[in-house]
Amino acid sequence: MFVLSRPHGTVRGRGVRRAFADAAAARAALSTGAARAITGAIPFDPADAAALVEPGLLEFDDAPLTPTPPTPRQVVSMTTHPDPRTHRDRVVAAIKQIADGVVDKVVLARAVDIVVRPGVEITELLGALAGGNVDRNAFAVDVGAVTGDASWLLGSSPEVLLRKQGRVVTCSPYAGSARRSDDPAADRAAAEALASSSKDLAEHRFVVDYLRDRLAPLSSDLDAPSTPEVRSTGEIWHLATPIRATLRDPSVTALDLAALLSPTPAVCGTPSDVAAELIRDVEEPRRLYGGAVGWCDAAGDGEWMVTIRCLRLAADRESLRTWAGGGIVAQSDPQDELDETTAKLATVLNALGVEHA
Ligand SMILES: C=C(O[C@H]1C=CC=C(C(=O)O)[C@@H]1O)C(=O)O
Repeated sequence: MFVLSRPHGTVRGRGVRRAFADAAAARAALSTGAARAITGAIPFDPADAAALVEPGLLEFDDAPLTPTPPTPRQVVSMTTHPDPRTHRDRVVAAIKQIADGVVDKVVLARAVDIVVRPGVEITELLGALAGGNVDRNAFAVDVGAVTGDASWLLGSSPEVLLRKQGRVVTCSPYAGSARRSDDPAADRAAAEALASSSKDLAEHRFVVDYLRDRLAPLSSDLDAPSTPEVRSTGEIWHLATPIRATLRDPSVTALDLAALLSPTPAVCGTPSDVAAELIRDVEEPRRLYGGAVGWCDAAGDGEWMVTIRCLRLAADRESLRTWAGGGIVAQSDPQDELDETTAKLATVLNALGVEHA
């Protein structure tokens, strides 16, 4: 099964006609008409395995998922990779590499392995993920349909990599973050400070410039405002820029575009190849985290989210891994960057119904 809930509706893929661990094979099947639709996830590193399927049926519902309250759960164990101090050290090293001119921006992430009880039921967690944000965003991908390991990828990403309808492509890159507050005045002040933070505006600009550079050669027109908006999830304020382009060639599919654009500097960095290598050198393989989750129909239309604020749930339904990353730029502060990852982890922890600081 595949589910993507968005404010404008929910897409469900039911059944599996064919599974693809190779995104290029899925793209080819779609463009030759051998596959009528593709749903699933592409990895952060294009060399890793995708979790894509041709579903038996693709269903559209014009409402987002109905939110459900999280089920209270106990944490049996929790370990972070790397530990917080090592993450901070990696940020220090990245800031030095930026100062030395090796890279302009790199997104460093940490993973958290958690065992929870009671175990997770997919539909229930999806409802809790949808309930945690204003847009009702949530996704679930049956990764086991491709890998055979009965694992799932679930999450609530705020970030639209792309949506394609006919020739029109829209993107909504997110980069630049501030933790929200329960106090309305402090919450508003945090949003205002983010909107004028030169560090966050610089961090955001790398993503917009990258998307513009990749989309421009394919587009007859492209609009990307020079000033980002401030958007919120349940836990965080983000800088976001609505981008709109018109494709010259209507045969380019949403999956083609996902492969072209992912991973953006919201999850990788600038220049992309240098940042990807730095990430590969220090982090455990991200696999599907930092890639893209979405669907594409026979007409080439579809929608792909950046795979963040997500978890990979193991077959036992009690063991899971979640991740949080942050963009490191010249003005980054190591402790702030560590705290930002902690704030981002709250999206998944809240939906799981576990107590956390
Ligand atoms: C890499 C993540 O967030 C990205 C998206 C929005 C804001 C980000 C930031 O401010 O660093 C990140 O670029 C993550 O949540 O794991």
